Amino acid sequence: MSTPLITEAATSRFIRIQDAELDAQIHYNDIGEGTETVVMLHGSGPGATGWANFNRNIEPLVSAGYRVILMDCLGWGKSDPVVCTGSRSDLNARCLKGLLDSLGLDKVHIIGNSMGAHSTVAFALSNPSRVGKLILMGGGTGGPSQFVPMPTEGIKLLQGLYREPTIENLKKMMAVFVFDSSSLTEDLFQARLDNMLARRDHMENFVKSLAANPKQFPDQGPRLGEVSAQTLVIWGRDDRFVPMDTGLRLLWGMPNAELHIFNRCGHWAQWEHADKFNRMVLDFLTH
Ligand SMILES: O=C(O)CCC(=O)/C=C/C=C(\O)C(=O)O
Repeated sequence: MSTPLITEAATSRFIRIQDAELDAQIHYNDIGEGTETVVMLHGSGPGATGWANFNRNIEPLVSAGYRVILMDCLGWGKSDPVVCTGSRSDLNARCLKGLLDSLGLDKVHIIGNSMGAHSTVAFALSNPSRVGKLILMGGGTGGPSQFVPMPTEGIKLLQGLYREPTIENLKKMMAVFVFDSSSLTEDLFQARLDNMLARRDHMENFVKSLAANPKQFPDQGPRLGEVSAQTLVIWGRDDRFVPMDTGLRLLWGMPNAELHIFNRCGHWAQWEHADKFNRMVLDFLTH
């Protein structure tokens, strides 16, 4: 049976999350009807959303029988604005718990990209019984690289783009975001710019958050050994945002992690090497 066309609009949902520390509206996309669910958490770039980060990765999972949920973190996409003065990884983890509670989902697999990977680890630390398998790309913990000066050139360009959201700054950032920048189309630039300009509140709040707390993504290194979930860590050799040695720290720290490094790949492995990435994820989830 062929999968019906999957669109952002047709799968777009909103939910209000309320607990002691949180009262906010979250936007998410809900696709497919499998008994096992894969949640995808996007990165922290300006204009990022679940859909923008993972649109090349949804269909293969849905065709294989998984339900896929893309959560827009607070401060991105159509989710509520927020100024985050503490750990953004923990804030995203709390939102995810609220979303899963509301949807009645007890246990999920999680794919996290960059900030999304930092948040996946934070969620696994605070809710160990609710995670199946984890896939972490270009992230998993904040903290220093052993080899590359921090903040990295990519993160500096990302922060510059938040401060001055222009097409020129977007192109400067995207030029070091992926290994082969000739793969980036004008349509992709325009979609990201539209996302950014549609939510100037998110852009301004990110700058305010950084000013209040420059360490939005704390070093979770000392606690990595507590994450016992089977974990596939994926990195781009040429990642200029979150250096590849962070992947090695995850591999050493997490007892059940394995690491795959793509050659000729920047910070967006799930997009730059989508076909192989999708095959690897399916293989990892089913074996
Ligand atoms: O600062 C960090 O450690 C995380 C940086 C990060 O999350 C960057 C992500 C960028 C994207 O995924 C994007 O712009 O699509």
